[in-house]
Amino acid sequence: MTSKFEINSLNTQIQEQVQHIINHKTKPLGALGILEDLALRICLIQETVSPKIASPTVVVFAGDHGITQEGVSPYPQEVSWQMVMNFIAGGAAINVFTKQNGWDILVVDAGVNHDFDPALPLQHLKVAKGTQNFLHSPAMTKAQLDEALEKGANLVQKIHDQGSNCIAFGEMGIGNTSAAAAIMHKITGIAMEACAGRGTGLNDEGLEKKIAILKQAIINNPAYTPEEILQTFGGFEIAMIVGAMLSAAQQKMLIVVDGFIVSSALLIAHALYPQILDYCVFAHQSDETGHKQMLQFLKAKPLLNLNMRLGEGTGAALALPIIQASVNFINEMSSFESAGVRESEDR
Ligand SMILES: O=C(O)c1ccc[n+]([C@@H]2O[C@H](COP(=O)([O-])O)[C@@H](O)[C@H]2O)c1
Ligand SMILES: Cc1cc2nc[nH]c2cc1C
Repeated sequence: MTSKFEINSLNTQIQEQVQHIINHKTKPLGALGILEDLALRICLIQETVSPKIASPTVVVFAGDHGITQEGVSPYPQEVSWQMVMNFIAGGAAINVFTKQNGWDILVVDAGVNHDFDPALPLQHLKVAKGTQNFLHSPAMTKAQLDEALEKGANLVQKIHDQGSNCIAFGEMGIGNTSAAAAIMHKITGIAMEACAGRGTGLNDEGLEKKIAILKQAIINNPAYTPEEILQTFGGFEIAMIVGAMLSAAQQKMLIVVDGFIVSSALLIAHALYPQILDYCVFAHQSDETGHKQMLQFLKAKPLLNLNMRLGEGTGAALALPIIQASVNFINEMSSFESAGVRESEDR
């Protein structure tokens, strides 16, 4: 399933032209810092000097995790479906942040351990009612992995076909910091102690236990390729995000990466298609232990660091206005010439 994507590195043909436009805006050279890098990249992705952020969409994938049976989260599993209901009712942080900016939000049941009423305004893409406990066996079957990847990819294709060129990924799933930590350890080789964190708020004793369980799970379940790692330790929401990211990059959409769990999906996508990074903007550095090193592994520079560790796509939603500003400045700012402002002589 993962071999079918066609992801191209950026075409740099218009790079000099775009850089020239940026350099001649009414500002000292380079004075818009990272906004300038963003603007250039969005121009190259869209192959235009007049880029647009069209119908930005935040997609929140939810799934449950069998590993919660081992007490790796301070919250009970039912919080996953209860928070999905909260997303639908508009009461979660991600609802507030998307509403503030007028962004669209889609909530996906990727594999929550609950029977949702089919009439609810959800993307009903459930693969199964939660994964298996990966302490004892792989989290999902190969068929389930392929189903999740395919469903994620198809959903993004649909969003793209409806006119969106910018997609932000979020997630919800009690226990998913354990899945993400296991993926991080397997892909990066970084010690489990540096990958596993407190998640929703484990105390010292809880964290120690989580690390011990994850280490044992790694011993119990050999997994080598990125697909095997995802199948063995992933969640349905994480696998769906992998498929969604691959499809988004194939469609040349801008991908806004949220926190620790969404970044773990990117670790898998990147291991399969390194060029996917050309399409990614890293919204923030989460406070979850491990995210900083995960970002360093990807050579990623996050836009924000607000000590957040919520997930849901909240970091991504907060970064979207910055991304929008980078597009606005290249489209709307005057040049020295058009504004009649004198330029420095030694440019
Ligand atoms: O996005 C992050 O960086 C992040 C960091 C810590 C926790 N979370 C959220 O907390 C939940 C997982 O935490 P836990 O402790 O149950 O593994 C899940 O719903 C995530 O959205 C999210
Ligand atoms: C209340 C709550 C809200 C969340 N949002 C994302 N992960 C979450 C975890 C909990 C526990």
